[in-house]
Amino acid sequence: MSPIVEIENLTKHYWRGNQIVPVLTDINLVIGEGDFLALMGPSGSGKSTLLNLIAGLDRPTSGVLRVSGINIAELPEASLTDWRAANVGFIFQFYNLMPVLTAFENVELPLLLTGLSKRERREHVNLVLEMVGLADRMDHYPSQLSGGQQQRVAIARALVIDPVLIVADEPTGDLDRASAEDVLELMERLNVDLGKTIVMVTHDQRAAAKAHSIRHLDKGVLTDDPGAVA
Ligand SMILES: Nc1ncnc2c1ncn2[C@@H]1O[C@H](COP(=O)(O)OP(=O)(O)OP(=O)(O)O)[C@@H](O)[C@H]1O
Repeated sequence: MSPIVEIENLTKHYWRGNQIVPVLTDINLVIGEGDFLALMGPSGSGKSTLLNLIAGLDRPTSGVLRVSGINIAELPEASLTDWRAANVGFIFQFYNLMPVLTAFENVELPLLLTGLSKRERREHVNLVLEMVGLADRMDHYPSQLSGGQQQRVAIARALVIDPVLIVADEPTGDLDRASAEDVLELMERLNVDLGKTIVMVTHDQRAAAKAHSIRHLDKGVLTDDPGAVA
């Protein structure tokens, strides 16, 4: 499995007043192409911080962070923004859909930055909305959809750019059990059927059980997980 994400001796700290607050310490991690990794750990252990770094939403304080061979920590701001838009699909706990746009328009949004024609965009959006089982809801606004359906729109939006990497932060955190199962099955299909590499932060053991591997963070230190699933 060739590596998609390579992290070497990564640290992250914040300043609180004139005090340094260490959040991640000496992280070393390789995520292979087609892997599905769950990041777990107590609240405040640094899971979202690590996910945001991998997704290029933030920068490490030190260390190497390569995605597809590019040291994204060293990209200038504008290049990092472009890189992120072209390579990373995001799934958040609270969906982050635009309320004034329909499901179709929300999914089309990332494609507006590409050179695709309107017809090509429509084909792409139709395809992914069909894949997430919402072809008949594309004209609905988020407020007209259930939480599970909104999350599936968000997954379609993540998928529509054909990302190198999908990052998910508590994707089932706001869902009831049945909707959470639907969303997890869908993520499993993205991984198994489409070969998408997924990194997911979760507190949910059932969500983590869908992953190929589980790593734990404890006070900013990545620990080997003896209970990792195969
Ligand atoms: N911008 C920031 N400035 C200062 N401290 C921050 C900042 N962002 C995060 N932190 C701190 O970093 C630590 C890790 O936060 P992070 O959100 O990564 O934890 P987490 O493991 O995802 O927690 P949770 O499970 O509660 O979401 C916390 O102590 C948090 O207060």
